[in-house]
Amino acid sequence: MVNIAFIGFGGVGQALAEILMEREKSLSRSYGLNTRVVAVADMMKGSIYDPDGLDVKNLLQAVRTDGTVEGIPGGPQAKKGWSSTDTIIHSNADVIVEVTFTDVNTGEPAITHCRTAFEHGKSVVTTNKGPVALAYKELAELAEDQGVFFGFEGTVMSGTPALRMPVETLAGNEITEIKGILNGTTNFILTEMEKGFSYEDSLEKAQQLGYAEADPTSDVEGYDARYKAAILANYLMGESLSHTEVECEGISGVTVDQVQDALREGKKLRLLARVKNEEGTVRASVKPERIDADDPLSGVTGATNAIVYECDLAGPILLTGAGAGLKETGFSLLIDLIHYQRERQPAKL
Ligand SMILES: NC(=O)C1=CN([C@@H]2O[C@H](COP(=O)(O)OP(=O)(O)OC[C@H]3O[C@@H](n4cnc5c(N)ncnc54)[C@H](OP(=O)(O)O)[C@@H]3O)[C@@H](O)[C@H]2O)C=CC1
Ligand SMILES: N[C@@H](CC=O)C(=O)O
Repeated sequence: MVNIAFIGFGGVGQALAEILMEREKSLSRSYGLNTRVVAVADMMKGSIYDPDGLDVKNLLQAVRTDGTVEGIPGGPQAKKGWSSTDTIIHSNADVIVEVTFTDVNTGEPAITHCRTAFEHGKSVVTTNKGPVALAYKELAELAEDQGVFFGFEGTVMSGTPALRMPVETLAGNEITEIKGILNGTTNFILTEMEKGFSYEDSLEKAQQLGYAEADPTSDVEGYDARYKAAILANYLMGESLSHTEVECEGISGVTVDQVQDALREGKKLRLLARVKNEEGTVRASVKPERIDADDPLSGVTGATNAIVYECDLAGPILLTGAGAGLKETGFSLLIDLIHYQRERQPAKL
């Protein structure tokens, strides 16, 4: 049994909880993954811990109808009101699901949540970009020293395997350049503006659909894509690149006229991230660019993302799929949990 604690219980956390509940039997049968949610600790939605497990259906219903999880009944050992740190340290969770908001300046409190979990022998799966963009090396080394698992597939392109796919199936290649559309919100906004909708209305729609960050400035100013560019450089190219070294321009100054001018010229305006390894020096940028109609990235619309890996042996490899979305990002946490389980119980050859 894998005991799970949620730190943060917003859209993505609830989506994972729902998946674990709905697929309980098939996850057990197919992957030997049996999970029990023992804790939720959220800033405004309260916290509850029960070492014997919480009823996920009750949890979801409570948070959606009352806005808090603290009203649900717990067993004789249940505790309410614990802080995130108390939950990480004192609960009997094996895996901490860190799904608090991404802070683009400090990466906190998520970096501290991950560090505390590792120091207490607990694994972490997260979709929070802060810890991976700002503290990947330190956290990955700590997790390894402690013999625990650190999963972060959803930090780039949500449920689309932008990190695990190249590491596992493109191994042996040198990846010399990566270019892509890495932010769902801005791609959604630009696509809506192509249809004539205003920037403001399109941003509001992206927020309603759960694509945008808690503070959408991160999306529209390019900071979110910049974090993802840093993660790609550090994780896939093995070169240390700070997010502050990524040249960054967002789409907040883009007008409907500019988007439609590009269309009239047979081009598309897209927020492109580029990461290039030039003999060990990695350079990266995020900025709106006009791309030609025959570019494989030009057909990428809505919250869909796409990424091209330039490989020295395999040539260019294009991967496309959801870049944001609650179910999709919930899935990214599920695949991390399945890998956690596989590492605990390697398949017999
Ligand atoms: N949505 C998406 O498509 C994607 C999201 N991500 C990342 O996943 C993470 C979660 O996203 P999402 O669920 O959409 O965001 P939400 O804003 O819906 O949820 C974040 C939750 O974290 C809670 N929270 C904030 N700080 C703390 C804290 N210190 N301790 C405990 N809880 C805290 C918030 O509390 P409250 O609101 O109650 O104050 C909120 O419930 C983010 O880091 C985001 O960048 C990554 C890929 C895609
Ligand atoms: N806000 C982000 C969510 C995923 O990282 C996006 O729009 O891509």
